[in-house]
Amino acid sequence: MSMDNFSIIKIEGLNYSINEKEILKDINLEIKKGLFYSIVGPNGSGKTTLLRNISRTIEPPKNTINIETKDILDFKYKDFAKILSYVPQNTSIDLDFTSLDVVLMGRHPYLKRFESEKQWDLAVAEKSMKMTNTWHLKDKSIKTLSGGERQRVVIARALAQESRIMLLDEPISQLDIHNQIEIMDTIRLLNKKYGITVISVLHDLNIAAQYSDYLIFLHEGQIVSLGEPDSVLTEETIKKVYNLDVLMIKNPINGKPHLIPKSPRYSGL
Ligand SMILES: Nc1ncnc2c1ncn2[C@@H]1O[C@H](COP(=O)(O)OP(=O)(O)OP(=O)(O)O)[C@@H](O)[C@H]1O
Repeated sequence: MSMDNFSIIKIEGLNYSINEKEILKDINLEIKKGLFYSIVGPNGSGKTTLLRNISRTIEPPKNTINIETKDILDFKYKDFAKILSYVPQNTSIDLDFTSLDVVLMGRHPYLKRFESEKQWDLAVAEKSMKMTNTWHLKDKSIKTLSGGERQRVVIARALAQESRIMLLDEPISQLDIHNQIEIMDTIRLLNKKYGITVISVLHDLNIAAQYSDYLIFLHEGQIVSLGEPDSVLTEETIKKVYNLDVLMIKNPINGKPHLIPKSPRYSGL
């Protein structure tokens, strides 16, 4: 195994129930360092619950999720935030913070109690905002931003954490197609240029196929398929998991798999 892609996260036998309902069933997963993973699957299949377990937003059972061979429950809160950042779904920030204030929150793991940000923290925030094309928004109230702008600011906050793993939950679900591509391009750049390991929940299978090294296909709380997009996105799997007939073609630009639904109405039949 090369040093470049050793496994950075290891999940073994993760089960997770809420009110005695099994949401995740025996999840086993190795995430390799520096790669881009997308978690896909139907509504209610457990994608968010898996991401919330990995991000420690909810507490996984002991000894089921390791990062760099250490149980994630054994990290101190601030140390964990230096390793892993999490961009939750539809972040709404109602307080009257400027965008820069919001991004500076990403520096909290590096500050001592009652300490305020130093020049270095401001420099990191500025760099993060420039990378996500939000620096021009720094003095604007987060409340007044459009969905796409706010999403980029929230990603900048995660970047300011300078973590080597970034989790994102449906980062493009509310964006127009231009912003979808811009955000996905940004995440991909962070992944490829800076080596940040990315795990993102995505609903759009075609987008997931274009950007991801690996897809993790969840269905009813279990991983039904995991691998490169070509091997995971098959007409059979889509039929089984989504109960939808699709035609798989190759994207003419890059040869990645691209699916077209075959419902009679969609096909104009
Ligand atoms: N706090 C909770 N209380 C009760 N049930 C929950 C809770 N959180 C999740 N669930 C249930 O767990 C299942 C999986 O939810 P989860 O949000 O992980 O799915 P998902 O794949 O992210 O769905 P979506 O694509 O709709 O966002 C669903 O049936 C959901 O109703």
